[in-house]
Amino acid sequence: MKPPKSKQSRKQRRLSEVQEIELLDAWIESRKPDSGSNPLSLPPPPPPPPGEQDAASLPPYAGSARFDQLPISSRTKDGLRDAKFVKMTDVQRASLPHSLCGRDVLGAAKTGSGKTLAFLIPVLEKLYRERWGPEDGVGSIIISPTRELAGQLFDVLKVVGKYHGFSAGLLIGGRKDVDLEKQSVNDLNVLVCTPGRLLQHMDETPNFDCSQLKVLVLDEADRILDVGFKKTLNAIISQLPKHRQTMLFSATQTKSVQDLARLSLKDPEYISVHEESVTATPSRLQQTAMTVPLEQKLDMLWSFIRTHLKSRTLVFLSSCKQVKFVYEAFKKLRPGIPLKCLHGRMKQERRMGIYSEFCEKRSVLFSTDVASRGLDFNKAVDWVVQVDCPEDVASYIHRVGRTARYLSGGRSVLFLMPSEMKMLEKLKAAKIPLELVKANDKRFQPVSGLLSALLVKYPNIQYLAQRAFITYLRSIHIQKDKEIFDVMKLPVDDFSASFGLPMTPKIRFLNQKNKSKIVLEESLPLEPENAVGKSELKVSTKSLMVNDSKQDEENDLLLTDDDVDEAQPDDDVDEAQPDDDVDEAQPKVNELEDVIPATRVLKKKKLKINVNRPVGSRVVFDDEGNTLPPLARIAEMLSSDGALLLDKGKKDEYYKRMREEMKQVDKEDKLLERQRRRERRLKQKMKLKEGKGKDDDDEGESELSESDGEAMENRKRKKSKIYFDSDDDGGTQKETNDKINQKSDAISLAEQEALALKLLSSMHS
Ligand SMILES: Nc1ncnc2c1ncn2[C@@H]1O[C@H](COP(=O)(O)OP(=O)(O)OP(=O)(O)O)[C@@H](O)[C@H]1O
Repeated sequence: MKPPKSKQSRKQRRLSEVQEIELLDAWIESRKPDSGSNPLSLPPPPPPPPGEQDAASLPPYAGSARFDQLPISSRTKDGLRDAKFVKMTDVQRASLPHSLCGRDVLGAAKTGSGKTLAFLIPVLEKLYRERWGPEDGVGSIIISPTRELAGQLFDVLKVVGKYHGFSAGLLIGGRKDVDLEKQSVNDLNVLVCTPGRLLQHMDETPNFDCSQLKVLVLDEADRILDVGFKKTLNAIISQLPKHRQTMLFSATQTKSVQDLARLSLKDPEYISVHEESVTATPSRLQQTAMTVPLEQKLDMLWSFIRTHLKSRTLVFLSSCKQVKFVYEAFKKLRPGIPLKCLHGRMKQERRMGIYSEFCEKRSVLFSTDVASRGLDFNKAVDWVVQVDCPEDVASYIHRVGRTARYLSGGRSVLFLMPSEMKMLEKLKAAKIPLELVKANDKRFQPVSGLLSALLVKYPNIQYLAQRAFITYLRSIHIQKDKEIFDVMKLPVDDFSASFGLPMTPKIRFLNQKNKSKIVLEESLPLEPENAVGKSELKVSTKSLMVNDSKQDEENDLLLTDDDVDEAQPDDDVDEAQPDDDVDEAQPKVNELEDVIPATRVLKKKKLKINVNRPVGSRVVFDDEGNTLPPLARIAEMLSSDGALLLDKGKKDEYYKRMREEMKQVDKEDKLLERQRRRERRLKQKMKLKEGKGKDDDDEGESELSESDGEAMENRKRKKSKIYFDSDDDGGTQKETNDKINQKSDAISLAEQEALALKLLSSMHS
């Protein structure tokens, strides 16, 4: 968006601009398509007459197939040409004739079909024809649900708008330069932003003014209108002028009248170019699904990665913690291809860095749904693997839409647990052509054994595994569609074992009063059989693979030999997998309160938080005083040629022994505690008694000045002397006897006997 260089050329350009704008205005106005018409069904317009042109001689623009046939400025045309955008895609052909004449648009088209240009071109053209300048302030706002997508939109805007003189800004969260942004935001003409950051400016930036706004765009509109952004969006909309053009685009569009009313759309054009299409997803996308039991998901994923070392693969998991664990664990196991991860908890710079690295290099990217919408990844994703089931059909469409973009092809695979098979029906009902395929047993490479050993060696990764385990269950629990997602049907123990965890973290529904709000607490139970609801949650997982699908060698994920290469670690693996992310794996002290404590500090904290929590978590220390996972010792015992191995039989035996030992220690602890309590009671009684004696008789000072222990000892001695009252004792004894005799004046013999009996019986109770 560079302005022309010299003053002379600027003036000339301004003059020709004025003429161009007049012509464009007249052309747009005189050749408007009918409201509600579908430009795609119109024949292509004839070429414009050569030479001097006036609006009356120009052809209708609805039905145009190329950008240069549209009533758009030469600046935009130049930008498009430079970027090699010549022919329009269907959604561009259908929507641009309407949006260029200022109509509100509600556009739905498949993923990767070119919606971005369908709204960026009208944004640029509107401001251009309004002769918008820096002093006019904010003229257009484009809102995107994620930072990466906003960044990508901004990049496309820079490309196609490079010959315009507008100033544009990217306003997204996670950037530290918010104060700098505040100083310049009022000078920007086009804002590309995430909802949160925009509202922050509306709230905090002095004199932030968008009262002159001309165009508002919501990309991934259904997501932005979703409950998650509801309050923010309402607050934003309330500060925008009602008189504006509004455009909403998504691959899965909202049909809610309520949502549209919030945006005060005026007679919007509904553009749904693929409504009549046989499929809701790109036709070049080959989609498959596989039945994968929960406890085999990681094995299957590992097998997939190992057999697709030459592919660029995007893997979707349900939570940041899942992503962190799988990424860290697989990275240590070195599958032979660079691994990356992307999730919302990462620092923004890192997120952007990962996004561009993945665009550049062949690798596997583990991600949450933060990468599911809009991202273009240079059209180079070969595979989309959905390890965890998407929450609904829309989410599925957006995830698989990261591949097979524009004219390129792509493949996807969805892992479905037996309990999630209903999702397959839903997807098929939504015109998604999915083929259920079977994994090739020969290519199956279980990874849980390796993970067990890895977790023994790296406590950080064990910690991540515990967190991932719990978070996954929580994510299933909070899903709305209970027909598909039922946490009670999950084989939790097997799932935990598949992560390589030595024991199933405990899952407890703590908040009994308010059952609708469930809090999960985790800890490594002392006795696995104590795990709450273990038997309830367990389901048979014997039938691992469906057999009813026709096996197509072409589509068999783990079978295609051309995808399979030698599983040797890449030279660039290390370079592409910097260890700087490992820090993220380090449990932070304040994050640990609901995980099994590995340190004494935490143990103390545990007692403080929940006294009813099972006690006795075993902490093993190495020679340097570092905590080790309980299995470390047997793993070391079994180590041969440096590798840590865990034998299942030994492991079970070890746990059995540990349980017995702990039971024994528990017994001894209880006995000790009982004795301690008894002594305390005794002491209190004696003190009481002594106090009474002192009141009655000022003597006995020596006894009162003794320490508690000594006093008790003396009391015992005195008791026996009361009964035996021997003259044969030595001087000291005599002295004591004298004292007792004096005391006995104050306490009768019967009283003394009663007291002694009481003390004795309390000692033996
Ligand atoms: N007219 C065009 N000619 C050539 N390539 C195009 C054209 N329009 C868009 N593209 C390319 O197609 C790809 C997908 O476009 P875009 O990102 O706009 O898709 P989308 O419909 O917004 O997808 P999603 O629904 O996933 O957000 C991009 O790489 C873009 O450069």
